[in-house]
Amino acid sequence: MYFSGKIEFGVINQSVSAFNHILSDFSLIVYQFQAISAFSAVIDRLEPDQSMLVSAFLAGYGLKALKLATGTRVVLHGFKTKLTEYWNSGISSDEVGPTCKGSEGLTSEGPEVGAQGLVTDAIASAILADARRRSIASDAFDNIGEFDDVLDGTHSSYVLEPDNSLKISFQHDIIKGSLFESNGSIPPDEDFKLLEIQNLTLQTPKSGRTLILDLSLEINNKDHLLVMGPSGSGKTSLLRALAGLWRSGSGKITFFTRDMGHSRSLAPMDMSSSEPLKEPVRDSKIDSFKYRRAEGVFFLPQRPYMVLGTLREQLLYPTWVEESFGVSQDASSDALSFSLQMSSLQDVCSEMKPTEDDLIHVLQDVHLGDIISRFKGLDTTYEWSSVLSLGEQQRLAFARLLLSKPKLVLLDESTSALDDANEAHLYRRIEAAGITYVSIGHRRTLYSFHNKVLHILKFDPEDGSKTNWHLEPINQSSTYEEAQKSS
Ligand SMILES: Nc1ncnc2c1ncn2[C@@H]1O[C@H](COP(=O)(O)OP(=O)(O)OP(=O)(O)O)[C@@H](O)[C@H]1O
Repeated sequence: MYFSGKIEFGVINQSVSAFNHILSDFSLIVYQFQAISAFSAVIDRLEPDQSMLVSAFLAGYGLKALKLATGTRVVLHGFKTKLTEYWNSGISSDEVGPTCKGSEGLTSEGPEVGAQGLVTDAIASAILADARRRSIASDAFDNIGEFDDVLDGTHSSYVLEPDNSLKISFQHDIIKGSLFESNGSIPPDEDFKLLEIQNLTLQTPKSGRTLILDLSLEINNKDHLLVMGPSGSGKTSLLRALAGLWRSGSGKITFFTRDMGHSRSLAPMDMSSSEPLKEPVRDSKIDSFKYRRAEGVFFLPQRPYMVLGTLREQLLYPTWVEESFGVSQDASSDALSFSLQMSSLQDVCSEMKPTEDDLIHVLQDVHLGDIISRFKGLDTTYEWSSVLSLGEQQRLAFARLLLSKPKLVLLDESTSALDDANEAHLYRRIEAAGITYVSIGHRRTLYSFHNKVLHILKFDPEDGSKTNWHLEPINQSSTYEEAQKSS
């Protein structure tokens, strides 16, 4: 046509570029089709409480496809399912902040969730910043009625029943000078209480079906608890309740946090002078970070959230997220009072930001040293959830843990994609880092890394029992033999 003079050369170029656009837009749907169909049924589990994730996801994911077919059922469905995938995989107390809407910023939801969300405000902001970096406008979603229903909680099937009596509270102890030992050091990690669950009953939000009945237990420092039970018995729901993300039920959950007198939120693990330190002390090895997030409770899901960004940003997430993502203070201006107390933490955290050596060291520590060369250093951006295997993503999540060193971490099948040797290695590393963990898992090999096991049975209303769980200590010598036999 060009040679016959019917069209100009520029038109050919324009057509090529237009077709490429269309191809890439449709490819997104094609590539995500499996995920879209696999998760479609789960969308009903979304609750208004989870709307922050929904909106963060909306703001952050795949606007191309949305623009292409706004309002059509197929794309809506796809996005809903993808959202659910995101929810199932990315939900975590270190990732979920208080409820926020679209890209309007954060809104508070109540002190209890806020307390839990102390790490999370930054994360919520980061997700939104991440979304903004993808140049997504919230008004692009105006036509999506069904999503709006979910986000607003106005659709009857998404209305959360009134808040009942499941309470989460934080008790903050300040360790005064008198508790410092005579040589000036802080008493080593003794058996202080980290978490107390009192008479916790969990029910499903809509049907009110009982999952866990009248659970009471305490978790002390280094009291590693394994949660086991049949599929659907309520293990994940329990961890979500601990993370402040499951409100349906009754009882009381108390987190105990400690302040060693230096900073509100970072407790020095080892001090050699008689005075509380003015400056954080650390050396370049990850093992010897002298401070930790004393108040942070991390939730590591089976499929960790991979931020859009560089490998460096992956590693710094969520603890040093404010700096690495350039989130403005405004983004969290409406944050909860508890989290406002975090400003000192942010300050100290920025002083303690891991160096390049630390990042390389921690990657080697989780047996991921090779990804630095594979992905051309720490500063190249990739779609990490696609280019890393699930096992690699899980190791990366443990690298984040080893950098942040929270006092308590909730692990929801977080090593499910790893071989036994890597799993054992990672558990040993977080144990050595002084992190107390509560894990959900099915493999008996996990017994070796825990002191207690909580068995949850499927609740049977006909049974007439007062509880559907039992807690027992793990005898390490006998479990080793059992594990050997079963492997
Ligand atoms: N948001 C929700 N609304 C209603 N029911 C839910 C919701 N979330 C979970 N459930 C139901 O609660 C029950 C317990 O779910 P949960 O995910 O806690 O089980 P689980 O013990 O972790 O299972 P698995 O080992 O298969 O992961 C399941 O029957 C599930 O369908």
